[in-house]
Amino acid sequence: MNMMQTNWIPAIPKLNDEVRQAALDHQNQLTKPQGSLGVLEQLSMQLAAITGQLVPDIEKRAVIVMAGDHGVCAEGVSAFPAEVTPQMVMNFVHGGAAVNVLARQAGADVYCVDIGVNADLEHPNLLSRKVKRGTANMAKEAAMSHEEAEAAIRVGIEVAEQLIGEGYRLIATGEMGIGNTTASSAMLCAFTGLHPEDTVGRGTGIGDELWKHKCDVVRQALHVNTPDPNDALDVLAKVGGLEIGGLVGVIIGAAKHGVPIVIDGFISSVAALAAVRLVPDVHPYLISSHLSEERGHLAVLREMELQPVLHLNMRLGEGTGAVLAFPLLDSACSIMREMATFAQAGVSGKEA
Ligand SMILES: Cc1cc2ncn([C@H]3O[C@H](COP(=O)(O)O)[C@@H](O)[C@H]3O)c2cc1C
Ligand SMILES: O=C(O)c1cccnc1
Repeated sequence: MNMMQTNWIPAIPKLNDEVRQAALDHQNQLTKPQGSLGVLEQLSMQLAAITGQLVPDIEKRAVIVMAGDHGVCAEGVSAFPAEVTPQMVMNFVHGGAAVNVLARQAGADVYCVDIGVNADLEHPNLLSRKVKRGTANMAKEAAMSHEEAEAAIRVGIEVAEQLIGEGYRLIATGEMGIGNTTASSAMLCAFTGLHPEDTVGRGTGIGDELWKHKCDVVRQALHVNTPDPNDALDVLAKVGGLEIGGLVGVIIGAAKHGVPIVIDGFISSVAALAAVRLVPDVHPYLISSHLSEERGHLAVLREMELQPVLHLNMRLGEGTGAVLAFPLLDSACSIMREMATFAQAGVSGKEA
């Protein structure tokens, strides 16, 4: 086993159980049968426990889109060419991608981070934090060194801390990287022992033949690299991605400061699993936004015992599903803030 130096990983504060209980007590006084607002009630309690506020302030919110390229694209595992990664990064910074549209609607700011795109990109709206120009081809060698994987996580921690320093109180994870469903599937196999056939999906839309090939590529990457399932940094370095490492860091950085983290689809959820394996205390800060169509997403959520809030048959990534869950978090807070209690409204309580 690799001896991992983890002294750079921050401590994560425990959640506030008193405020969680106070939120439940308040919910139970509101003019509705107890528990009848279902997931909204659970979210209000989780947000209260994370923030320590009965009515959490989650007004200033951001989606962080980590972008990186994948050497494994040389194996022909995606329906789209690798050039789409830098092209989509420019689309994000110009505000034209799906996540930009949905984020505007949800009152969220989009921060795109070049953590590993295989192109020289510059734009005032782009956070340039490149660790390297894409990963190596994991079907032939380790995608990254341990140092590079650690550097990617550190970038994520720093970006989250920078945004929290600017007042952001709710963070969603997003990513862009052609080939990253292949890396995510390999990581999920490494962590869980699942077979590629159970974790590999259609990604950007590959057909049956390519799907079989993608399964074989994942199998080969695991065979060539033998990632240690008990060492999350080893898994990330050998069969992961720079943007996935960045998201691991975002999750750790947000949790460190008591900021709730809304997880997007398959790739983001695999990043969350890596974060949980690295730092188990981040788990209670995670909110799963939606169940992606991508095969393997249910498995990774089950592995973390997370329940997705939305089921919209989406399979895009970028943080699109995560920002769609923001209005529901607002609903959970509004219920806590505005709804009348039985006593206030003069409504009779439960009889039996
Ligand atoms: C135009 C376009 C926009 C996207 N936005 C997110 N993805 C998504 O697709 C990629 C993963 O799929 P695969 O592993 O099959 O390459 C990631 O970049 C993911 O964010 C996109 C993909 C495309 C083509
Ligand atoms: O669920 C996702 O995040 C996803 C699925 C397919 C392609 N890109 C992203």
